[in-house]
Amino acid sequence: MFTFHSPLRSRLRYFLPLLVIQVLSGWLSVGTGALPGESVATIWLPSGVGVVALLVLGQPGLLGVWLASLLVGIPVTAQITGLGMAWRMGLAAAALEALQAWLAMRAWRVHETRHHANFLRQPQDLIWFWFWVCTVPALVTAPFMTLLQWTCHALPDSSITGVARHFLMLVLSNMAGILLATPVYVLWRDRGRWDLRCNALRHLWPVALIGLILAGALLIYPPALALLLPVLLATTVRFRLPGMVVAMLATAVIISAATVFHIGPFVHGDPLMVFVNLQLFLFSTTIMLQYLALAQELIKRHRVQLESEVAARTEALAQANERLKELATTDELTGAPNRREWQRRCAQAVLMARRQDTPLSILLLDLDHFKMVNDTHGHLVGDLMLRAVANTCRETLRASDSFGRWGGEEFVVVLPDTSLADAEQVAEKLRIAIAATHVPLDGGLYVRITSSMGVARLRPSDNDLDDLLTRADHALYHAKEYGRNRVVLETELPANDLPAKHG
Ligand SMILES: Nc1nc2c(ncn2[C@@H]2O[C@H](COP(=O)(O)OP(=O)(O)OP(=O)(O)O)[C@@H](O)[C@H]2O)c(=O)[nH]1
Repeated sequence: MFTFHSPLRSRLRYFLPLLVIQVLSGWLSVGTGALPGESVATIWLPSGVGVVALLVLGQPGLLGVWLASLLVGIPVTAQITGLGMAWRMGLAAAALEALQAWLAMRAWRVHETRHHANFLRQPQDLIWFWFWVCTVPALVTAPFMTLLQWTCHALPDSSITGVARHFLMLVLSNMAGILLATPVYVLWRDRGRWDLRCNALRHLWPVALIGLILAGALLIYPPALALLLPVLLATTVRFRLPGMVVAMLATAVIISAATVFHIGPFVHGDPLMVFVNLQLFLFSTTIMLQYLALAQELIKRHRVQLESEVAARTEALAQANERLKELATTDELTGAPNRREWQRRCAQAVLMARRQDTPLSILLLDLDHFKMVNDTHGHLVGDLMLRAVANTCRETLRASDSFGRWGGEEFVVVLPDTSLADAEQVAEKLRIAIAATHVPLDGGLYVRITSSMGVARLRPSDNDLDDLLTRADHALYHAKEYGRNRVVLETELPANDLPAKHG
């Protein structure tokens, strides 16, 4: 979801905390200080915090950025130029800092508007971030800042090389601040996504390892700093973007403070080269880890999306299978089990009856003169009649009785645990219920139908279902012969009567 338009009122409650954080980050940058003989802090964190403030607060954040810059800048500049000059310079410098943050914020929002998506979620967003958000705003404002400091005699070296040096450092220092601190906004914006459980012990190993390696590299053996890379990598893999941003910010502040105090692997010769080497280390490490963190997020999102797609398709497939199964076992017109399904159920019931030695009967039902219904009122009314009869059968029979459509206007019922005498009663009840069933026609008329039934019981000598069905069919034939609308039991047939299929 694309989410940067939160209401102004709810965003404004962050105004004061952000102002305080910006002032504190300014004092931290001043405190960790500049290299000897230089006036530019190695990392100007307020430049990044300022962008975060504008991203969170929108335009009202400009006032906060300007105020925070004043509160940090005036006391520092006053030590070099005196309070009178510091005021004027501070006001202008604060305006330039606000402009820099605004340019970075605009670049961020332009990307979001163009792509209709939250910025800094995809690894490919990083190119725009490194160039338009980190580099261009620093490059645009640094010449004016340098000019301002030069006119106010606040530069340590006013020669051309001194001014160029100062300009280069200013750009790198501000870029580093934006590069390291601005992703904190992404942690805040996407706070619901990280799902990092706050278990202090789990978070202890990167803190301990980074602390140990930094202490070793800065105080005992500088090349040990190389060990920091795999630990930062592991922290990023394990703790994703939040782990990476926090670890890199802490590492950058500690290393640059140590370098300013002449400690660590970067302290060698020309301060400009020290500065550049330190920045190279911070930039290359941060850029690599940012790419890794966002690539991980992308892979995770794709996996979640893929999993939900697979789940949705599995569900659709299960539904389709269910439907297919239903189509394969159900008669479409009446919703009753079709012949194959009924035969399967009947075979099961026969098996149970044999195993438990209980009686079982079947009932073959045929509607009387159904052709006349079709011929007189049309096929549609015939269909309605078949449906109505099926409903009547369902309502009249027990749930344990299996009812099905044999085909055409013929239905079958298997009655488990039912003797022939009981089956006759069921058949009679059904015959009366069907005779009472009617389908309404236009003009207040309605059509009724009767039914004939043949009933047979399972015998030990029956080889298969067909034997049973043949006797029921034979009884049904006689029901038709005797005048229809009646029930005939297999025991009522003449002894020498051969089974014959009724037409
Ligand atoms: N509307 C409709 N008619 C069907 C369907 N299946 C079969 N029929 C019709 O059912 C009628 C069955 O006719 P016959 O076999 O002569 O049986 P009958 O008219 O009921 O006569 P008796 O069984 O001898 O009482 C035929 O007209 C078939 O076309 C169906 O699904 N819908």
